[in-house]
Amino acid sequence: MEIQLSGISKQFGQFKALNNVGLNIQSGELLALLGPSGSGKTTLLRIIAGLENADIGSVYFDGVDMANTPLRERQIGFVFQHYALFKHMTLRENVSFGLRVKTRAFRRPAAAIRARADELLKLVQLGGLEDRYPHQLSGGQRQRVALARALAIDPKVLLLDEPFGALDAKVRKELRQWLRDLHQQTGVTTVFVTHDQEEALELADRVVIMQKGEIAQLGSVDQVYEQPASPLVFDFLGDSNIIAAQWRGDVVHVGDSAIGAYPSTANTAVLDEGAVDVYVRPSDLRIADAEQAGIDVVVNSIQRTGPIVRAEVSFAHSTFAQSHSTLRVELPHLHHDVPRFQTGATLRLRLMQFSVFAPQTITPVREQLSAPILIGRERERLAG
Ligand SMILES: Nc1ncnc2c1ncn2[C@@H]1O[C@H](COP(=O)(O)OP(=O)(O)OP(=O)(O)O)[C@@H](O)[C@H]1O
Repeated sequence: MEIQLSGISKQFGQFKALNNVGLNIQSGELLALLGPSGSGKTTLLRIIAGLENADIGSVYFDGVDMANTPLRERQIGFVFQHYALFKHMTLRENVSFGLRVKTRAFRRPAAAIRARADELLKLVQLGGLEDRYPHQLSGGQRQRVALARALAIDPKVLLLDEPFGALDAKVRKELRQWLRDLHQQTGVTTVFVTHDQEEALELADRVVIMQKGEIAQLGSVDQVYEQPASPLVFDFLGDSNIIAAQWRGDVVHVGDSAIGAYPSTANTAVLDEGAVDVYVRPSDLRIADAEQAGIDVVVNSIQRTGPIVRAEVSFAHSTFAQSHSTLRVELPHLHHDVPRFQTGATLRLRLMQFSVFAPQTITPVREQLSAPILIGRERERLAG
């Protein structure tokens, strides 16, 4: 089932929850709606479901306008954060509920319903537990029952709202992989809401990043991570260091150091040479080789937490005004750079990968959202 959203706007009183959202969801796709709290993800999901009406705009399923199609005819399976299983029903009864309450003309024989419920419980790896009650399950198992129940009606679309939100980190991780496998088996068009960027990046074919009721960026997982369209998207997808820099003659400079080549052919229409902000993730900073250019820093502190070593460093030369005086660096604990991160040591860091944006103080956030100004990134093509 292909879903098309066209010009969707929704207002609650004076508050604009969604503003002119357009989106095509391909048949069989696993799409994540990602964004901070209050950005409109749930409202959009509820509009797709028909639980909420848009003030303006249309929802099409396979080209058919859903405006006059009642909820029960849309064949949608839902799973919400809090697994609302029926406490007094066994797992088999829970999963078969949607099939048992159909009107007689559409209802399958009891034996077929039972067989379907058992088949779905096997699919969600709960075979053998058909006669248990929800209170006899772990949180992760209950959420899998909720998914089996959503799948029982043979949905054309599966909508998941923070399906693993209430579970602990380890179980969430297991369920992600499991949901990915399940999706591959069923091929049902699936839209899921999350504010967990790791979950979205790991699970989805494509990601929609919502910001203040609008789509800040839509793309494949690699695209949004490698080429964030705005500082907001960059920030939302992980930790960031921001470094005030200058872009001149195809190269980005921090103070007197050239930190990366940047071709002037890329997107020059939206960014003039001059002051820029460089965004670099702590995990993309490494020690430069002797002949490489980079940023000279002094190590302030080091922290070891499990498999990651985190260091805080400050600029060795204060020749260039920095809005953020320290940088965070992250290394896998076995990385060969780790022994050189000693408190007080002076090091030269190279930026393995970075994004460049116009300085935020000059470009209002609103403009950045409507007119992305990413000018590019360089991996390994460092000047010097
Ligand atoms: N029924 C409602 N009445 C009034 N305001 C609402 C209603 N539903 C949502 N809102 C507001 O609309 C905005 C978007 O809400 P929505 O639930 O879609 O956000 P979200 O991105 O899903 O957030 P979260 O991650 O916190 O669930 C919020 O500011 C919310 O307070």
